[in-house]
Formats: sequence, structure tokens, C-alpha cells
Amino acid sequence: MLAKLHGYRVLLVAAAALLVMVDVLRHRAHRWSQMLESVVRQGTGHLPTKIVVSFSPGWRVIRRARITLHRGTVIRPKQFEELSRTIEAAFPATAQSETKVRHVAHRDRIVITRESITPDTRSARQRTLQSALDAASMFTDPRVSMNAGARGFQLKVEEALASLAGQHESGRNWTTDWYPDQGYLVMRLVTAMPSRVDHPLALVDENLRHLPYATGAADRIMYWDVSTSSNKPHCLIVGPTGGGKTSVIRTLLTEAARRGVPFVGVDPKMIELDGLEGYPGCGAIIYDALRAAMFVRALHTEMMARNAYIHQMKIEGAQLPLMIAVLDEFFILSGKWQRLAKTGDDETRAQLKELDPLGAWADLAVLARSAGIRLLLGVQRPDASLFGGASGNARDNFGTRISLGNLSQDGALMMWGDSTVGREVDTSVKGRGIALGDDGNPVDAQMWWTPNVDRHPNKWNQLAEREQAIIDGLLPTEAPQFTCYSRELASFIESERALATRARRHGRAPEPIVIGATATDGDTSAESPTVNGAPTGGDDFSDVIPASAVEAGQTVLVDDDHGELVPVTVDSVDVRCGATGDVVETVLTVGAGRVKTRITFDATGGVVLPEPDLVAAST
Ligand SMILES: Nc1ncnc2c1ncn2[C@@H]1O[C@H](COP(=O)(O)OP(=O)(O)OP(=O)(O)O)[C@@H](O)[C@H]1O
Repeated sequence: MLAKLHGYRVLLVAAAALLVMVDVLRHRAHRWSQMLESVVRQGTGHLPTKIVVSFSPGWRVIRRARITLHRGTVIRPKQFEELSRTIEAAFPATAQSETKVRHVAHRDRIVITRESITPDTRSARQRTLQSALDAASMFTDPRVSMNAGARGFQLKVEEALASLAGQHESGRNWTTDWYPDQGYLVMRLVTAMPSRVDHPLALVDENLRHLPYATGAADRIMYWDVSTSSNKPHCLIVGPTGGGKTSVIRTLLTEAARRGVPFVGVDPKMIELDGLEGYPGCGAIIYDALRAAMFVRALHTEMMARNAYIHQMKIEGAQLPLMIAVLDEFFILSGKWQRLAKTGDDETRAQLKELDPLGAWADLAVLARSAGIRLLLGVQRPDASLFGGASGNARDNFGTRISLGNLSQDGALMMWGDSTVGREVDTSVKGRGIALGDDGNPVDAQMWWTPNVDRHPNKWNQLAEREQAIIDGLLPTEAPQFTCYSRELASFIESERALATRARRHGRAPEPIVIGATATDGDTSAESPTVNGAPTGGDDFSDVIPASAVEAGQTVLVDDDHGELVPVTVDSVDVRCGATGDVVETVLTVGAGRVKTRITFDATGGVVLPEPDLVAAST
């Protein structure tokens, strides 16, 4: 018998060892369940009804245990927190695993599990963002807080997130897209906005109805859609002097020319668009205010003729060739019209009354689109009274909007419907501004640089070779044709061209007069363009602002008894508003000492501002 058992000795030893082992583990499980019982009792004041430490319990740490409590046992959060902390401390975490304690209240159970730790592969940046978001109470319900967010709030959040995320190694910038409906936002890296973009020679947009003019972040190209289907057919550019407005206009017009779209320009300052005279596709550039009024009226007639043509021929407006009419420095122009209507000779006044350029312009802004006429309006600042007043709801029709430099709060609201957009543009970067994306949202953009295309040696020789190459490269191989549907516009353009040719032949600029050396130096007769820098007969003013925007102490130009503009200091401003808050009338009190004059302006009345050097001289 013994010999038989001896034969199985290896097996028996193994079985004995196994039994010992099982017993040790059972002992361990028993000890742990005792330990858990006392911990639960001490921590919660309740005695568990049953504790099951699952087999095998683990060698040094528990694998799984279930503690059943009496029905309806209540454990307060604080008690549970302490309890789980004690259990977790008894079975400390290793690099691979950790102990988790859960209270399954509806089943009166506490469940302990040992879980392997999934390695945290998130970057330091992700962890920083996560912990910032965890700490931020505003995102506890993203849908509510994101929807509540006005653009200003969103910008603040974007700024904070971008600064938490820090500079990215690639040199690209963070941008944030909001999806309030889904309750999340996406942070993306985009190519930083360039600080200068030379007008590219290649057609960056093959669509002949898209006139590109700027590059936004992520190499996004901004364009003015001049197609008839576009709901943003007319373009408004706002920019202070020196802000780069003229360059944007040159970009758009050279792009128009290379796409076969001709244009006519009005430039009351005589220095902005003059270089485009004679450029392929340029019908004319008009400088004189009265001629500009004739042009706007002729354009109105052209619009009517085009509409009649569309009607008779039973064609679509899109089938007519496009043309662009540019009115740069619109407020200066309308200021000149207002002055002429007041101080011009009888014939001029009668002519202006009949031409009614502001009325014609208001009609054009609303109706020109379907006739294939596109308007490009340049102003130094957006202004409600001029846009909403005599020229109708012009602004709403200028769906494509561009702003350069910084806007005032009111200006931002008028341009972008948001008082925070366009307020912090980096003005140290030339050509930096806000442009409208094709999705209708305003974005930061770098306007392309298009040098003056003037071939006159005085201009041309000042350009760098690179700039000359841009102009050469942009020149269309074929000049766009100018098609007029009205005799009025055709003959106006012909006469304007004839005038320009004559002016070029005879020269129109008087020689400058140097003042300040000796009294006999130079001629100071009535033809002098300036006297001590002050404008005389020529309307050399720098800007026109609505009378309601004038501030006390400001120097403005007013007509004296002889129809000449003289600088005066405004003493007080009295703006009267109607029930809707619109300006009805403005009274300016001007003059020094006891002799004061009150000048009344109607809702759209503009005040002429002197050139900056004159302001300095008069203060
Ligand atoms: N997009 C641009 N990129 C680089 N430089 C620019 C850009 N736009 C303008 N500049 C620089 O700023 C100067 C002024 O530009 P520009 O003449 O177009 O201003 P403006 O707004 O038309 O001023 P004003 O209304 O008085 O004519 C230019 O001579 C040029 O050096």
C-alpha cells in the first residue's frame, strides 16, 4: 500500500502544496473581509450584511470585493469619501493598477475593484487645457454657456485657450471654431497671417466673377463676388488716410481688368485713383465734383437703359457685361456736392438740383445689381447718418465690406454688427484689416499690396523692381471692353476722356508758390493754390464728417460770405434727435469772443475738415 502511495508521491506533494496555497489565499481573503468589515463599520457606522472577496483575492492587493449593506443604508458623501480613501490606502496603486471603490446605492452595495491604469498619453498641452476646463464652471453646461456667448465673450475664451495652449512648435497659430449646437468647440492650428502679401501674379481664383484682394489666416483668400447671383454685389471699403484703402481699390480694379470687367472711378481727392487713368478697362477717372454728379446721373440712366434692355430682349441680367463704378472718398464728394448746392453760381446750383446725385446714388445702391453694375465705395469711416440718410439704406446694400485700421465702437457695430470686431487691428502692419469671408463672417486679413500702376516716370521710377514686376505681371493681355446701353453714359465717358487728354496736354496743376522766405518771393495773386497753407478757392479739404459728429473745440471749415471756406473753432454742438434716436438737426455755435454764429445743419449735413497742417496752424 505504502509502495503504491510512494508511486504517487509527486502528485501528492503537488496536491498538498495546492491545498496549502488555497488555504493561505482563503485565509487572506478572510482577513481582508474582516478588515473591510471593520473599515466599513468604523467609516459609516453600518455593519455589512455580507462581504465577498472574490477568489483568487490577489497576493498583496485585493482584486475584487463586494460589500452588501442593509437595505436602505445611507452613506453620506463625506463618509464614503473617507471610506474609499482608507481602502485605497490599504491597497496602494502601482504603476500598472489602482484600487477603485464605488458605491452602488440602489443595490446597497460597495464594490471594490482593482483596475489597470491606462497610460495617460495626452500631451502636457492637452492636460493643461483639460484641467483649465475642468476648473472652469462656465463650461459645466456647454450648450448654455456657449449659446449665451456673444462674440465678445467667445473672443475672450478663445484668447484664454490660445494662451493656455501656448505657442505651437510649428509656428502656426491656434484658432477656435464654435459648435454651440453640439456643445463643443474645436481648436485648430492654422498658418499665421502673413504680414505682407504682394499681389500674386497668378490668378489665385479662376472664377472670373471673384475679385480676390486679401489673404487671411490659414492662407484663406478673400474675394469680392461680383456675380449677379451674389447677395453681396457692392463693396464698401473703410479706411483712414494712409491705411491702405487705395491699394485695396487698385487690387480690386486690376483684378477686375484682368477678368474682363471695366470700371469708371471718381476721385475727389485727385491723388488716389489718378494712376489708373488709361489702365486697360478704365473708362475714365473723374476728379471734379460737378462732373462726378453728372457721372452718377449718367450711371443712373445707364442702369435704367440696361433694365429696359433686359426687359425687351427677355434676357437675364447676368447676360449683360459687368461694369464697376468706384466712388472713392464718398463723404468728401457728397460734402463738395452740398457746398456747391449752397455756394455755387446759379447755373451750377440749378444743375446740381436737377442731377440730384445723392438721390441717383441711393437708387443705384438698391437697383444696380440686376443691371450688371457694381459699386465700390471708399470712405474714411463708416457713418450712419450719411448711409442711412440722403443716400438711403446704402450700407445694407454694400454686402461686401472691408475695414482697415481700427474702428470706433459705433463704427464696428455699423460695419460688422458687433462692437468688438475690428477694434484691435495691428496697425503697425500695413494693409492689415478685416474682410468678409465667403461665409459672411468678418475675419482678420492681410490686404494684398498693389503698387500705383501709374507709368509716369515720376511715379514709375520710384518703385522697386519687384513692384514694377507686379504691375507688368498684372497687365491684361486684352483690354476689357466698355459696353454702354445708354447714350448718356457713352457720351459722358467720351467727353471725360477728351477733357483728360486736354488737361494732360495743357497741364492742370499750377506751379507751387513758396511762402515764408521774403514778401517778394513768389506770386501771391488770386490764382495761388494756397495761402499760408490754407485752402482758398480750391476745395482742398481732407475729409467731411456729419455735423452731428463734430466736437466742441474742433476746427472746421465754414463758408464765409464770399463762398470761401474759412477755419473756425466750434464752441458748442447741439444735436437734436427724433423719437427713434436718429439725428434730426445739428446746431453748431462757432466764433470767438462775444461774436458767435449759429449754423444749423439738417440730418445729413456734413462739415468740412481742414487739412491737418491747417489745424495745427490755427490752434
Ligand atoms: N496692403 C499693403 N501692404 C503693404 N503696404 C501697404 C499696403 N497698403 C498700404 N501700404 C503702405 O501704406 C502706404 C499708404 O497706402 P495707401 O496710399 O493705399 O493709403 P490710403 O488708405 O489710400 O490713404 P489715403 O486714403 O490717404 O490715400 C503705401 O504707400 C504703402 O507703403
